[in-house]
Formats: sequence, structure tokens, C-alpha cells
Amino acid sequence: MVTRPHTPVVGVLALQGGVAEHARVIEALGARVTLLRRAAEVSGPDGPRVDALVLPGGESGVIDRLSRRLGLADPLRETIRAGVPTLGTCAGLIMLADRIEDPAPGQHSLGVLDVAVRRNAFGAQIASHEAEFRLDFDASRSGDASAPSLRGALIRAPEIVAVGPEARPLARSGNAIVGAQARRLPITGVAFHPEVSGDPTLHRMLLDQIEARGSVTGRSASRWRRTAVA
Ligand SMILES: NC(=O)CC[C@H](N)C(=O)O
Repeated sequence: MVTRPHTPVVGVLALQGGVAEHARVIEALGARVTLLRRAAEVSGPDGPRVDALVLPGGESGVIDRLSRRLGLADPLRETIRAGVPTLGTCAGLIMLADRIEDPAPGQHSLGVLDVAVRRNAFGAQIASHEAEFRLDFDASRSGDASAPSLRGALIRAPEIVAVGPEARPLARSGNAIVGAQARRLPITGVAFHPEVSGDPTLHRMLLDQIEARGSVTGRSASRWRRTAVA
């Protein structure tokens, strides 16, 4: 009998912002995308319902407000803390950060990545540009240890102004830290948009992290198959 490998399912938070660009890169790598707009799509009584999470760019104040109003913030935080590989870009990085130096009035974050960020540190929309970012990958955690740099767009991007003991810098632009990774969990946040430039390096890393951990949707799929046969 030929068993087909399970296709991993990546949940992309789809409340606002650059959702389609992430979906395109993930699907081009052969994974399945599910858009997350409700708590039950993130997790259920039996745990996470996705193999990985992507928090896209957009307006972090809006994404924060909607995620709390729709009851998504707590399940997202729990799912990330449960070890589901997570990538946040730009506003997504701000959502992940422990501390926002200059939050919008009433703005919160999920507080799962030990960094402090300053919003809009690289200028206004009109100052947006593409650049190469030097990467400092942890070879033990990623199959892409040889990647020296990646391409991405800075669009009203935040800067990581402090990295605490639970995180480490991942990417730099000049002297500025524009990416960080948690030390104990597969949580990655970058200030730029690799998905806008079509650079798949970080999404591939996310799929590698799923493989290292094992697919939760694969496990529930096989559980379902067993139940169906029994
Ligand atoms: N491209 C982006 O995601 C911009 C982020 C935006 N400046 C914010 O503070 O949320």
C-alpha cells in the first residue's frame, strides 16, 4: 500500500493586511493554507488545528483589536506557546513582541517573543523599499543554515530595539535588528516582508520546523482514519 505523506496545514491570520502574499508563497511550497478568522479555526478541545501559524503584516493596532474582539488572541497565544511553529512579518512581529515601545492607544500584543519593538522606525509608506537582509540562522533549528541573506520589503516597518534572554537576533539591516527568534520555541518575527518579494526562505523554514515537530493535523487525520475504519 502506498501511503501519501500528509500535507501540512498552515493557518494564516486573516483579519487584515497582507494575507494573500503569504498564502501564495506557502502554497507554492506545497503546503495547504487555511485562513483564520475565528477562535475555533485556531484550536479546539483537542489542541491546535493548524501545523503552523503566520501572522501577516498590516496595521498591528487593527489586528490586535480585532483579534481580541473576536476571541482569537488567547487561542493564538496558547497555540504559539504550545510549540506550533509561528512566523510573524512586520505587524505580525509587533503582535508577537513582548513589548511595544510606542503602542497605538490601547494596543496590546501577544507577548510570546522576548523582544521590544518600535513601530514605523524606518519612515513613512513613501520610504518603503526592498532590501537584502543578513541572516544569522541557528543551524541546529533550520534546514536553511546556508542562506546568507534574504530579500524583503520594508513597509512602515518596526525595528527590534531590544532582544531579551529568551530570544536571539535573526536578521540585520546595517546596525538595526530586523528579525528575531525565540530560543526555546519555533517563533520567528521579522520586520520586513519576504512574502512581498517572493522570497520563500522563512516559509520553508516554517515547513522544516513542522517536519521536525510532526504534523498535528496529520495526527488527527490518522486518528480520524482509524476511527473511520474501526
Ligand atoms: N507593513 C506593516 O505591517 C506595517 C506595520 C505598521 N506600521 C504597524 O505599526 O502595525
